[in-house]
Amino acid sequence: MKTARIQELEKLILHHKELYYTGHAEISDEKYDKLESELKSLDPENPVLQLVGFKQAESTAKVEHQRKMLSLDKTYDETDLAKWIGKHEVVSVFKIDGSSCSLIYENGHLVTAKTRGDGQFGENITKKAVFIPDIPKHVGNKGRFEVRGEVYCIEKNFFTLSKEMQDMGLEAPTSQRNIVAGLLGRKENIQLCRHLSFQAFDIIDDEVFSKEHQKLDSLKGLGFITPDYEIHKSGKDLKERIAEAKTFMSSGDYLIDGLVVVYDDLKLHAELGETSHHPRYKIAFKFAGETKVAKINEIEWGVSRNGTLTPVALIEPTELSGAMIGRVTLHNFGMVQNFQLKAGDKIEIIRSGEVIPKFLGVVERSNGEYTHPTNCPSCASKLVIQDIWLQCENDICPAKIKEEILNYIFKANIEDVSDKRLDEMINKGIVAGIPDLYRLKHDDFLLLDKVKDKLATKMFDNIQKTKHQSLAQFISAIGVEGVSIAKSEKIIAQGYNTLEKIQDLTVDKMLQIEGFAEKSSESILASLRKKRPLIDELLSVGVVVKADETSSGEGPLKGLSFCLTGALSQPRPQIEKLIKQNGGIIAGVSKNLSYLVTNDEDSTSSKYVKATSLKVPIIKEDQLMKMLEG
Ligand SMILES: NC(=O)c1ccc[n+]([C@@H]2O[C@H](COP(=O)([O-])OP(=O)(O)OC[C@H]3O[C@@H](n4cnc5c(N)ncnc54)[C@H](O)[C@@H]3O)[C@@H](O)[C@H]2O)c1
Ligand SMILES: [Zn+2]
Repeated sequence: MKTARIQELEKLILHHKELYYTGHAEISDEKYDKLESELKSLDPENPVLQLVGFKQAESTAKVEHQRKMLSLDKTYDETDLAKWIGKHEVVSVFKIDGSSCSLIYENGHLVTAKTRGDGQFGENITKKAVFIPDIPKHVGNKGRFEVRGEVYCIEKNFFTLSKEMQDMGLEAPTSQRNIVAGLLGRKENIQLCRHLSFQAFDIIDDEVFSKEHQKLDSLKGLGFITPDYEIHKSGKDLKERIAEAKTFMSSGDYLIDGLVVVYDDLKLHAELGETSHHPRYKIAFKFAGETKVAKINEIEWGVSRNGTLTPVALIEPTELSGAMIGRVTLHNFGMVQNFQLKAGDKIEIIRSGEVIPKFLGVVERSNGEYTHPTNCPSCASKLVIQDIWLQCENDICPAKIKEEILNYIFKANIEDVSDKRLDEMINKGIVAGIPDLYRLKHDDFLLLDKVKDKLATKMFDNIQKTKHQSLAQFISAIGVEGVSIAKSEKIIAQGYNTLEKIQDLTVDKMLQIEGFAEKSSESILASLRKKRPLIDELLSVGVVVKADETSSGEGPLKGLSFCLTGALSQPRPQIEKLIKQNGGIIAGVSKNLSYLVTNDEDSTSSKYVKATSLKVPIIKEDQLMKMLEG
């Protein structure tokens, strides 16, 4: 017999599902997930738990999915995730928090777009999909295939949309995450969908793939925007990736709610299969977050190293996930402006993992008047509004420069020079930029408070010690935007192992590196260009950036890229190593690839098919070996 609580939970879950999937969520995901876990503990087989998504009203046009669109199994626990991964090789991508969508292409044309709906029947949204710029309307000439991915809204577009909807007299969206389901469900003004974005994460077609990551490569080759991915050898390998996702979650320009982790070997997918609710070879690792309501006492504006003003709410001390919280990030100017945030407002805040708590939405407004700064709190120069950012454009803004130096000190591992010490050095006029650190003489340190001979020697030595740096460390220390150490190591491993080679990189070359997407490649290169004068000055004061020896970048294969497919005489990693040692790089199939290497002349592998259609030269292993001899 059903207890009253079970019935109540069923009702609550169905109610919140409907709100959520129509773009009107009222409670946080964590609260919602708690309802589901409670029901699971009381009645594990309850049919409500098996429901994927939400059934739309009978009136909407429904289209059937040829293969069911399922949900994902989830865990919030790192140990459970590591256990699930075990010794398998897995691929990880950020889990975008939007709405999933299926696209059907026939002979190169987009013919149908559908929402996930209840997993079996979705809603036809083809007309709306046509407006979404990232959804290709035509792709290379290929038979029938299906692409699955996520429709989402980047932060900047959320504000544009919000304003446009208000100007049109429509109800403004309540949050960046509700807007997607809201727009996809609209009957009128479907042109608003042009502000939405799309990333593809799965392809279903007749091509034979053997690895999950090959599907992402193939999608990228077809012109879709795909998530950056990383391959991990085991469950132990994910620490840095999780940290990266958490950073993105608090500062990235679109919403993610965790990582999606997939076994890379597609044979395993076939073996494990699916439940009626989720596949057994894919899991969502979500970052738990407790939410609370807190009152803003004051809004403080900091200046970041690229000159963007960062708003922080100083709140009445509030306990959240076991810690007392006094500061909450308000993300950016756009957020503050859109919600007209001010002292006295009560806001909902969330803390996910170790990430600094952040603003989610307004709960109650105070009567005060909304204002925002017009001049830089550090250098007083007039601020410029750029999209959703307030910028200090003064290149010699003290706050900006200080943040740059501080980042360098931290990343280059200079010990004994704290934030406070740096302030002193700046105030005494002995440091005005990163290169000045290396110009300091022993006696300069004696100008600092309580610094005697011994400490001065230590500080001097600590700084001088960092004159020799590895390439990956240097790139991160000078603050190139968008590259974690892991990412720069990946670039270096492809033979771009000196500062010169990294500076000569082009977007085309970067796109050949496994896991790099166009957008991030462009912004990394733009940032590198901007850093050129700083790099030159650092070299002139004696900084030496060590070339990475493991990948030579020199040899008979210099400047050539190779992709391997099918069975070869030695294990693939061994041949890849040979290629790299001889100056070549390993890349995915694209029109820029120099050679595809295979021994199988009638291969049906996706790499082979694609290389043929792009007219990439195909060579056999023995030809590669001849090239190695020079
Ligand atoms: N707040 C609420 O009121 C409320 C109500 C209902 C559901 N929810 C939330 O929704 C979740 C359940 O919804 P769900 O079934 O849509 O699950 P989900 O959103 O947690 O995970 C599945 C979805 O992840 C997305 N996704 C993003 N990247 C992906 C990738 N690389 N591969 C595969 N999928 C990817 C897809 O859209 C997929 O459908 C719950 O965790 C719950 O927190 C919240
Ligand atoms: Zn300034």
